[in-house]
Amino acid sequence: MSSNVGSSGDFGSLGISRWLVESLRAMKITQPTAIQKACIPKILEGRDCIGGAKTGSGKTIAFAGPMLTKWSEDPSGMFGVVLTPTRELAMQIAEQFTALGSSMNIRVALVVGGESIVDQAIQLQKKPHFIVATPGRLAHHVMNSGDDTVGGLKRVKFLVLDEADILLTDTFTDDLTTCVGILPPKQSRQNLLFTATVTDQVKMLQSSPTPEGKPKLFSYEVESMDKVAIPATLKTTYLLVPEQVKEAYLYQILTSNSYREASAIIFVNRTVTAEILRRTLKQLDVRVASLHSQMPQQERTNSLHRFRANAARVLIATDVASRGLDIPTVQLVINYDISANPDTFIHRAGRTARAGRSGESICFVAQRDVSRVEAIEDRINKKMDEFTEVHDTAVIRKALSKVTAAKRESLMAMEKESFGERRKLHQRKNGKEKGYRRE
Ligand SMILES: Nc1ncnc2c1ncn2[C@@H]1O[C@H](COP(=O)(O)OP(=O)(O)OP(=O)(O)O)[C@@H](O)[C@H]1O
Repeated sequence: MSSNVGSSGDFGSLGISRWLVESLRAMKITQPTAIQKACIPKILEGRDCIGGAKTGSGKTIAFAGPMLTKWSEDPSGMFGVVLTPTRELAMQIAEQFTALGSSMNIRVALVVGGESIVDQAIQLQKKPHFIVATPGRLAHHVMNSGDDTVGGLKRVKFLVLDEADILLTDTFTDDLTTCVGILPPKQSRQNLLFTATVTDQVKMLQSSPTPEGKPKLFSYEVESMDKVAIPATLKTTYLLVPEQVKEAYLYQILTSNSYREASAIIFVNRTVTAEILRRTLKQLDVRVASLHSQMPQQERTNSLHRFRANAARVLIATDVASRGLDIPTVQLVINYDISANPDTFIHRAGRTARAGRSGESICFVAQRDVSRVEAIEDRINKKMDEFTEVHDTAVIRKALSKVTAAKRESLMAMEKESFGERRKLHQRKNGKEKGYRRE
């Protein structure tokens, strides 16, 4: 995908409104990607859609483009609801709708956990054109709002499940059922499902029968044409690392000649690891921020702003950051821990190498992770090369003493601040520790 080519008619010839073609052009988006070419005309025809395409391939515009086009033909009332699994992704999508529709005085409501329920209720009463939400918080409003909001939701024309595979897992079932239950019946609205990892659960929706004459489901999977599940511009490597010295290797890579300037996301499986790494790297003078579910929302938002603006060069994150986040400057993704689910690798690694740019992913592989990496290779249909840039054991040993001291101090500070206790309290309040919270 290239953003600097394309004739003026490309999006227009797919049926996108003139004003929106202009908005896209102002963002240097002129030539539709494969998923956009495939899905936009079908959605404009009124069909439901399952869109499967690799990370960073432009799925957001594949659904936002036709929705905004249809909305501008009759811009009244609540028009569409977009559900996503995480707050930060909802914020990003709401910003995109707002930016694309600004010339048309679009009203977009962001309805996510961690923000003021009262402010959101007021926004919802004002009948925004689009609602971008996490399921838990929207479900709360559905159950507690008056006729204005509920009546508006009963007339929406579009429902989008972005990151549909994760939204269709048990974590979200109750809230999703509440949200969807208030919308018009399935046949009377358009249903758009998008993800980089189409699961059987997503496909099952495809096989549900649709009465004659009603919108039929259109399904498009880019992956089925190109068997590799990750972008061609993404370099994937692994590094065998003994569990006890992972921090030293991480520090060594982040400060090596090749990566000392690189903007990087480090994915970990647990919030406590994120906190230890953040503090340790900060002690070692790395410009670092973190993002995980146990941070207050304001801190989460600030961290992401700092990282986007390159005030922080390294982001330590749990899977709250693995889906959808579009930060073009990210050059490196390190899987410090490996997830048990191979699809998670696809989403994490997909935070780099977006929109045709190059990017790199390194997996840290401890003894017990070997089978997980093999499962990832099977899933993506590609073998990873061994990472060879950092191999000098003398250098690692030198880093180790420095890193061990910094880690010790970090652990002592966390104990003093009772991080573990707060974590347990938080878990009791919010259920089991998961990458995703209900709001
Ligand atoms: N036609 C296009 N030409 C150039 N750039 C584009 C085009 N469409 C989208 N983009 C840009 O590509 C980037 C990735 O798009 P987007 O975030 O929609 O990816 P995605 O497929 O949803 O990825 P993910 O699976 O990670 O959520 C964005 O910065 C977007 O502005």
